[in-house]
Amino acid sequence: MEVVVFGAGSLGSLVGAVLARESIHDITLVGRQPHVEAIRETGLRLEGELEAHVQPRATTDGRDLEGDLAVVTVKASDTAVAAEALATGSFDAALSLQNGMGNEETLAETLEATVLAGTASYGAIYRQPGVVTCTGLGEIVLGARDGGSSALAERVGEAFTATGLETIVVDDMPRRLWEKLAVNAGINPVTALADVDNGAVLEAPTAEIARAATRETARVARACGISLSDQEALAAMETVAAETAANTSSMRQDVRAGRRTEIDAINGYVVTRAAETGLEVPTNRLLRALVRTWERGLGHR
Ligand SMILES: NC(=O)C1=CN([C@@H]2O[C@H](COP(=O)(O)OP(=O)(O)OC[C@H]3O[C@@H](n4cnc5c(N)ncnc54)[C@H](OP(=O)(O)O)[C@@H]3O)[C@@H](O)[C@H]2O)C=CC1
Ligand SMILES: CC(C)(CO)C(=O)C(=O)O
Repeated sequence: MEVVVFGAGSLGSLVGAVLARESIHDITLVGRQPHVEAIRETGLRLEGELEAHVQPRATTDGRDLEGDLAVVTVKASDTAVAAEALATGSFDAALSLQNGMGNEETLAETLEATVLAGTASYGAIYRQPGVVTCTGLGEIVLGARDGGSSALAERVGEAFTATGLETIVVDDMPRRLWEKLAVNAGINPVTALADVDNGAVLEAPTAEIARAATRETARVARACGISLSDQEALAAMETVAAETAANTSSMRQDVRAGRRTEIDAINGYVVTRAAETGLEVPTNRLLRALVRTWERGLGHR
């Protein structure tokens, strides 16, 4: 497959590096300098729980690219810009592996390509130009964004699996996205605000806050017609927190680096959908307010 990975930061570089192994596929990474220059000069090195040293194409210009698939791995707030750039090129499919909700809709509004939905539970951290670390093995879950079967999703799943990227193709992506949202709504803002590893949300006093945010998300999911019980959502959140106990969540990474977070696509999305369905979600509202307030001070630090 000809694959463009749009957003060669932590996750995009990991996915791009694994897909480029064995030279089965033709991979182009779209990213920023100085990472792009380092990949061109010395290749892309993946370290940690997965290892690779590969030489994919790399560019800072995401316009006028072509391929079978565009994998989108920018932060949620950059999805619209990524979609505009990708729309100048030509692809059969686009696949979001981002956290938060609304990314697939943003891509579908702009792109002619079929938009697939996906989640990633690999852990990745960008270390330095040309180097990314895999901090946790996981899997890619992908499928048709409205659910059901998709021959295109099967083809992408086979292409990913051929390189060793653990991938499952499912027919219930809407539910999977809500479950991942419930996980992120509990873990991400709590670990970012308290500046703790993911495992801390399993213990008092943060456990109570994370559980409340996750439970509220499950309730909103059900109001939106998704079958996700409180118990299922809590089990998913606590399993991820236990499996990634020593990890720094992506929102905590953003806060530590002084960057904007994905709060609007995660807890903000829960608050918006709750308002539409007449539900109260006080914990998600509080977490969104605290992270937004922190973001407002960004330019002044
Ligand atoms: N890291 C992880 O372990 C995981 C991440 N995710 C999700 O994946 C998504 C990406 O996360 P992550 O990889 O951590 O984020 P990063 O910020 O590390 O990576 C995104 C990269 O895309 C670049 N970028 C954004 N817009 C453009 C553009 N127009 N042209 C070129 N490059 C661009 C960014 O540059 P710049 O910063 O300069 O804008 C950045 O280098 C998020 O939704 C996250 O929640 C999901 C599971 C695990
Ligand atoms: C699953 C989890 C919480 C892993 O850290 C994640 O997706 C993130 O950090 O954004």
